[in-house]
Amino acid sequence: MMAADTTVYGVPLSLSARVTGSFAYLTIRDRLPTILTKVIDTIHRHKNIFFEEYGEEGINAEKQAISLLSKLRNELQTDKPVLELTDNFQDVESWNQYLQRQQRLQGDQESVSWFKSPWLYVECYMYRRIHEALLLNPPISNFDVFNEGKTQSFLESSQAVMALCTYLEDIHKNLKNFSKNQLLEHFNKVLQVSLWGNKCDLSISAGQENSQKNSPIESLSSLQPFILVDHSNLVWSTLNSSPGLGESGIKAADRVDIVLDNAGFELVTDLVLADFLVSSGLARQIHFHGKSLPWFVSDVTANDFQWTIRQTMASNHKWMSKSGYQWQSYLKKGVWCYHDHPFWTQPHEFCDMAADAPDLYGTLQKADLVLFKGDLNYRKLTGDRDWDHTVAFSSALRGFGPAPLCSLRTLKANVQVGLQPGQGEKLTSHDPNWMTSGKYAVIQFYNPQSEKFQMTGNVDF
Ligand SMILES: O=P(O)(O)OC[C@H]1O[C@](O)(CO)[C@@H](O)[C@@H]1O
Repeated sequence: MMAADTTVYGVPLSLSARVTGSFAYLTIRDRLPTILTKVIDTIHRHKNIFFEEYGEEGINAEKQAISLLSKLRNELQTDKPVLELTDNFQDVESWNQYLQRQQRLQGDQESVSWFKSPWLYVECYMYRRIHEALLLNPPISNFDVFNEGKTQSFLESSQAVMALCTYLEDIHKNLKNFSKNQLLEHFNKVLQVSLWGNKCDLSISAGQENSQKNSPIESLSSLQPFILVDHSNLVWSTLNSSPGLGESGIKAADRVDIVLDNAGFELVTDLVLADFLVSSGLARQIHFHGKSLPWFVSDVTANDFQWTIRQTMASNHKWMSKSGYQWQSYLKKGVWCYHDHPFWTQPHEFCDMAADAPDLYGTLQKADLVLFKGDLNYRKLTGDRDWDHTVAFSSALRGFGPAPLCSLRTLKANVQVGLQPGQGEKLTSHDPNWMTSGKYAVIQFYNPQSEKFQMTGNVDF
């Protein structure tokens, strides 16, 4: 239970490294410096390439960027105050205002700093400072320090990608003959594949290889008991209660938005889900949302998105290549669209979106369903706060609800709401690391248009 002094106006405090030994503390003490060291090493290993491309200017930029990043690592490890950003990127003002907001919240007595301020804020800030170190050093400003890991994760998952594309081809072949129940069965499978695809992120492993090697469809039944909240039936009924009629005669959503998380295998699982929604007639249009700068090691940027589709097209595997061409054609025809927005790479809780990024909120309001992939999106949905596990998902969203939404998330941070009474305690006694190991997952839904849904977990563990 939460103690009275752990809430402000009934809202629990943000998770923070202030709590020694907490996952936030260990992340900031151990994981983030490791990531920074790898970033420095990556830039250094590219020295010759920078020289070949830009001559002495490239070498100087490499040295300067490394020096800024070493300074950043030192600031982090010695809990120095968070500094204003100094580059010219579109979001600088918003970041600097957020720092002031954070300072007001903490009061004048204490600086906003790595171990004392909200974990969500300082972790996002680290990735933004990495970007600043490069932006301040043209000609290497556009260098994606995480690119190698993302491409490797895709290439090492190739067996699993082929298995998924073969499965998709089978669905395409038989689609016309499927009963509604068969369609539902496949819908659940592609939804769960996209859910478990979220296991493969590189920031939880501090950049260590973390690809998918087994056949994703075959693993699903053994993973089922680890889904703590499963609202997939509500997702299905939302798609089916939308006004349009799809090709197969079932009701179709006009638009599904997918807020992407990681590149590599997870992105392929999202593309497979999007393909299924469109080809089955469950949705007419898919809008993907990615990041406008390299983020949390493996998050999807526009470049990763295009690269993944090109690689899929170029495969020697017949069904993989066919899928790639299909995806390219969806993009050309506008059936699929890709967007990015600076808000996704800012530190705000999503309940701030309507006020701080009204254009993005307005965009999401056009969707019949918004799928939020991954752990970081879940942290932002719930504000990364120390919620009691039985608090309803709708309450933790604190007014955020541009459209019916669903989080597809494997648990990698210690925030989880919407569980049954006793479920969290049972999990803790059984497996103390259940919230951070990536072993458990949720498919958690909220429909702002029908407040009557009970947003508590429905799976007895
Ligand atoms: O890729 P995801 O699922 O958003 O996970 C991001 C990861 O970064 C973290 O923020 C930890 O640093 C965790 O929440 C999670 O491990």
